[in-house]
Amino acid sequence: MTIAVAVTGATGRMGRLILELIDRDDAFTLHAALSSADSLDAMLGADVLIDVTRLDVSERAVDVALEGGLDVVIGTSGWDATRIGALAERVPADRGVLVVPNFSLGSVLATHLATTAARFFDSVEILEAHHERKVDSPSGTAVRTAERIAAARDTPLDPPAAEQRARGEVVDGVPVHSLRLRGVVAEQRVLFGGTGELLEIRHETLDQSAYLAGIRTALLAAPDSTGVTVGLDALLGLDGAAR
Ligand SMILES: NC(=O)C1=CN([C@@H]2O[C@H](COP(=O)(O)OP(=O)(O)OC[C@H]3O[C@@H](n4cnc5c(N)ncnc54)[C@H](OP(=O)(O)O)[C@@H]3O)[C@@H](O)[C@H]2O)C=CC1
Ligand SMILES: O=C(O)C1=N[C@H](C(=O)O)C[C@H](O)C1
Repeated sequence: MTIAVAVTGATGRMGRLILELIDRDDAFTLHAALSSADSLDAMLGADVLIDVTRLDVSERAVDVALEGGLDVVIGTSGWDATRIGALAERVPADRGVLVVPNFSLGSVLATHLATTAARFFDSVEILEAHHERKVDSPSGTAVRTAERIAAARDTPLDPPAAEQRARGEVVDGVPVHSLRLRGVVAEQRVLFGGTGELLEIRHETLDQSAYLAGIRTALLAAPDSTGVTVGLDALLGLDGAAR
């Protein structure tokens, strides 16, 4: 039994990568490859929608998919905790949505390690850098990392004082600094300041091929999933995945 996949954002960088994966992997067949020129209804009849577009399109595509009885993998960034909470309310009981801020194994592990370190340091900032064509900032990975750091702590982090005007965007008390530079693919540094020491957890994506294994894992898991699952942590057997 193959999984019939619809791809929204199929003409983009991630979409093309996903089409290549589907083309060469016997586990999947392509049901529809959608760009901005297509009706979202073209996804209907697929088993799974994988969405790699931009947030406003993603929200509409997910609604069409759930109303049409598809399971969903969301790769698009911008699905923060508030949006995910609202999404959880409208997922039918027999359907599943995997929200994957980052498909790369190294990034999943880096965020997991940052979550482990979070309760030991009261000073933490995130620096993320991406290619100059990325439309959003801060990155979805950085937002999710900040949210998980905050959730892992017993006490809230102190946000920067109002007169500090260049401290990035503060997400759940964590300042997030974004760079958009030609030549970069994706990089994230989580910096923890302690007494007489600094801890840095750094991950760099060198090539989009880093996303392939995670995309495959998510597509295979989607038909058996129910409710909303955030990140690949649980699928990789990482402890504390629910936080
Ligand atoms: N989870 C992860 O590991 C990763 C997530 N991402 C995220 O995936 C998303 C896509 O990234 P990327 O592929 O680099 O982006 P691109 O800009 O290369 O592609 C965007 C895609 O969205 C489509 N699109 C844009 N507007 C619309 C619309 N109004 N209706 C339907 N489709 C539309 C485009 O179609 P058209 O060509 O017709 O304009 C295109 O196919 C981003 O949110 C990015 O942050 C990226 C890398 C990894
Ligand atoms: O747009 C990108 O390129 C990426 N987007 C995702 C994000 O916003 O975190 C994942 C990865 O960092 C690449």
